[in-house]
Amino acid sequence: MWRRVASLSSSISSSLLAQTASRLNTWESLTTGIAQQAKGVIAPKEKTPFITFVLGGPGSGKGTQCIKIVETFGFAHLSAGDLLRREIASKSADGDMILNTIKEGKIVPSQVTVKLIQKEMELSDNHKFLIDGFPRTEENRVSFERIIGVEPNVVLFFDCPEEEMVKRVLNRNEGRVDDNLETIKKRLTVFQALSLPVINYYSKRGKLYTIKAIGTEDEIFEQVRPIFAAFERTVG
Ligand SMILES: Nc1ncnc2c1ncn2[C@@H]1O[C@H](COP(=O)(O)OP(=O)(O)OP(=O)(O)O)[C@@H](O)[C@H]1O
Ligand SMILES: O=c1ccn([C@@H]2O[C@H](COP(=O)(O)O)[C@@H](O)[C@H]2O)c(=O)[nH]1
Ligand SMILES: [Mg+2]
Repeated sequence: MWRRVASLSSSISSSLLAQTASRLNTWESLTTGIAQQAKGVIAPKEKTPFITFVLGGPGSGKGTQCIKIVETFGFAHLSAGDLLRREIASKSADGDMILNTIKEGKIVPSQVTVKLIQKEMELSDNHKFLIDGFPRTEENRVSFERIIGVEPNVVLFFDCPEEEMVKRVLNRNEGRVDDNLETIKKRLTVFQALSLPVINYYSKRGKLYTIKAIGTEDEIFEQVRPIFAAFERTVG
């Protein structure tokens, strides 16, 4: 759990401090950790967040596999696309801009998306996060690292042939405004031009796990399972 703790006197015992911090239903941002120490704020002992970025083209099966990862390994699933669609549905100030961007298959400004992700992370009791469909651009990636202040532990890339992705998206039937051939073509172009560089970046950082995203959902999950199984003992 991430909680921001209020400034408290160092004379308070650590157990009272932990109780008090626990009652304060606010979060501790990783980004402010060093600043808090400098201001004399004492953070409670919390689990270190474990962050997985889940990347891949439109219809590559990210959301489908995230459900299985959640069921098997107990992660919190934060789909950037779902968070943006929720903003549209709630008629937030950015709703119209987000809707138009999604219809065009373009990328919503980083600041908007990162803030939504940050809020969900703050509200979560979990310390293991699957961030699905983000970062989609190098600018997204840099913005996340700057605002949240951490890098992912693992980056999954669902590598799927374009023909299969198009077929899946056109059969999805969830009423999404971007599930039509015209927008899918644009999304594929954006994926090639803007998202692949992010994938290459994490490959160079040794964090990338590429999954061959063809076959049945269960077959694909059998490639995913050992990745998280290997981390399970250290992550909890
Ligand atoms: N292995 C698979 N074989 C066939 N269909 C699949 C497979 N995995 C997922 N699907 C189906 O393909 C569609 C797209 O999957 P999903 O929504 O998980 O993709 P996604 O990567 O999250 O896409 P998007 O980026 O557009 O959100 C869904 O209808 C899903 O049920
Ligand atoms: O980080 C993000 C994630 C998504 N978008 C926009 O939303 C759609 C749909 O996203 P899915 O992950 O496929 O549900 C995507 O095409 C983008 O237009 C975004 O801008 N930034
Ligand atoms: Mg999805």
